[in-house]
Amino acid sequence: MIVALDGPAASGKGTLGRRLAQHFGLRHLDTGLLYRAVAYRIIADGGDLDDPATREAAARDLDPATLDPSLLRSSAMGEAASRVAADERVRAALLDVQREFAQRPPGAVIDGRDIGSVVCPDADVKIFVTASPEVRATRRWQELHASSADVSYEEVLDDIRRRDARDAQRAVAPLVPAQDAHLLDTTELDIETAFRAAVDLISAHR
Ligand SMILES: Nc1ncnc2c1ncn2[C@@H]1O[C@H](COP(=O)(O)OP(=O)(O)OP(=O)(O)O)[C@@H](O)[C@H]1O
Ligand SMILES: Nc1ccn([C@@H]2O[C@H](COP(=O)(O)O)[C@@H](O)[C@H]2O)c(=O)n1
Repeated sequence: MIVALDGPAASGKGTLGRRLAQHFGLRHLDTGLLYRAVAYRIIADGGDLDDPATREAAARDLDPATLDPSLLRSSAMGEAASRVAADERVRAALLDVQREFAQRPPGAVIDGRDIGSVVCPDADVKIFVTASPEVRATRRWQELHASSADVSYEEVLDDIRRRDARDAQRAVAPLVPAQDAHLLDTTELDIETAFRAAVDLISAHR
């Protein structure tokens, strides 16, 4: 079984993805980490994020087995990831690794921006997870604040809005709900209630 979870920044895709994978005995891939890792490699090597050849080479050389999420979670890396993710050659270089992950038994929960629309258009269940920008910013700010990050709520909200706009407006694989996706708006749902709603949606397809 393949479950595609898409949605804007900090909508809860990763939180839901991890729990759903555990619940249904599936593997989980957070595809945002792939784009973050491409950006991280370029920055760590002193490269130019805006250079197409540098971006493509970093994506082609990426070894998903070496991802270190602790290096990739910052807001700055999210912003840099969103810039490289607008490049069609970067997206093409990362496509096979995502599809191979999805196809391997016993199946997977994959979260990102274009999973239901491009990466796994035949996914068994597609869920578009969203919440208002203000609620997402509050949740992300609380998360960052708990880890002692020195960032204001306004900065987090700006970051989310800018990233969502770039992701939704890019020419290739934009952030958009697949036509057959279920919408899960968690603005007024806590994590447990959102998880239960997603379990019900997936169970109905089994
Ligand atoms: N329904 C919810 N109620 C309250 N908090 C939530 C809910 N869903 C997620 N969160 C919290 O919101 C924050 C963002 O969630 P998460 O990291 O899962 O989002 P994401 O969509 O994977 O983010 P990104 O786009 O950066 O990968 C986390 O701190 C998480 O605990
Ligand atoms: N399938 C995907 C996943 C991510 N992106 C881009 O990466 C950025 C970071 O993703 P997070 O999920 O970790 O926030 C995101 O803003 C997108 O630009 C993507 O394009 N496609």
